Amino acid sequence: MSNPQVVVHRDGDLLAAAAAARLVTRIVDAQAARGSASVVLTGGRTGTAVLEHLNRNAARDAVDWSRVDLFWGDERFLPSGHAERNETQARAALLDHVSVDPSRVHVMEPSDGKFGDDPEAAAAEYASLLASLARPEDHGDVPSFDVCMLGVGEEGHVASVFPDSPAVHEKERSVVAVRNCPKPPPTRVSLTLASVRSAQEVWLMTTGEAKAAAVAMALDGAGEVQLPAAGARGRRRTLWLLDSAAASAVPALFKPPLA
Ligand SMILES: O=C(O)[C@H](O)[C@@H](O)[C@H](O)[C@H](O)COP(=O)(O)O
Repeated sequence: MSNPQVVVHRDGDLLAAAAAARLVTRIVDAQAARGSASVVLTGGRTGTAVLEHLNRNAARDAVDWSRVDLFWGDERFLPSGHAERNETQARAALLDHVSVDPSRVHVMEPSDGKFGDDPEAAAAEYASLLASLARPEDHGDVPSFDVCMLGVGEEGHVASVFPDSPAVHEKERSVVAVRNCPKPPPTRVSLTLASVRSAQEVWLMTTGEAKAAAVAMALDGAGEVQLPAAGARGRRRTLWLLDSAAASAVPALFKPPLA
């Protein structure tokens, strides 16, 4: 697992724009190397802002959107099209504006989908999908995503993996149902941290003073059970993309040298 790197931007809007530009380049490089790219999207304000900026980025169509596999790190277990679903917000922000291949947009089932109001079944199906897409070189039952983007909660959650929750203790399954989630809505479907760690690169993206303590603790050696973001590491790269406010308590070790 890679050690965290920290990149700080002046404010949240610049962070989202810079992360969007970074994502274009990462996808273009993956497609040049192997003909396709796989990206895990995140819900939340920052994750959605990144997609909005990407849609406005002049280099947006340097990406062949028909050869991108899109996944979600988590999804709110709500009816299809519900405004609070991460899928709904990602489609409005970007996916409805680019030529994605619908068969490569891997949605977590909604609560009015083929499993009805059964988030465990929806989670199991997504785990099966991931296993079906994993290649031998991925060394497991989850694809080695090129990028897994994550937002970070004030108490250090990522995706829908919350401190000291069943999800953070999950050792077998790659995708789990989350009930009584502290962040509404209460029922969700989420990758586990082990699935996040299958990614080549993990990008933790957050803004604002309210996140500064969680960011600092995650970078300062907190354990993943109490601070799930601390366990979000990529195989090759772990990037914390922060605005100045969220970075205000980052340990000195992670601050850039004064050249
Ligand atoms: O479905 C969700 O709610 C997200 O996946 C969640 O993990 C989010 O990314 C964080 O709570 C940060 O959200 P903000 O970026 O809005 O602070």
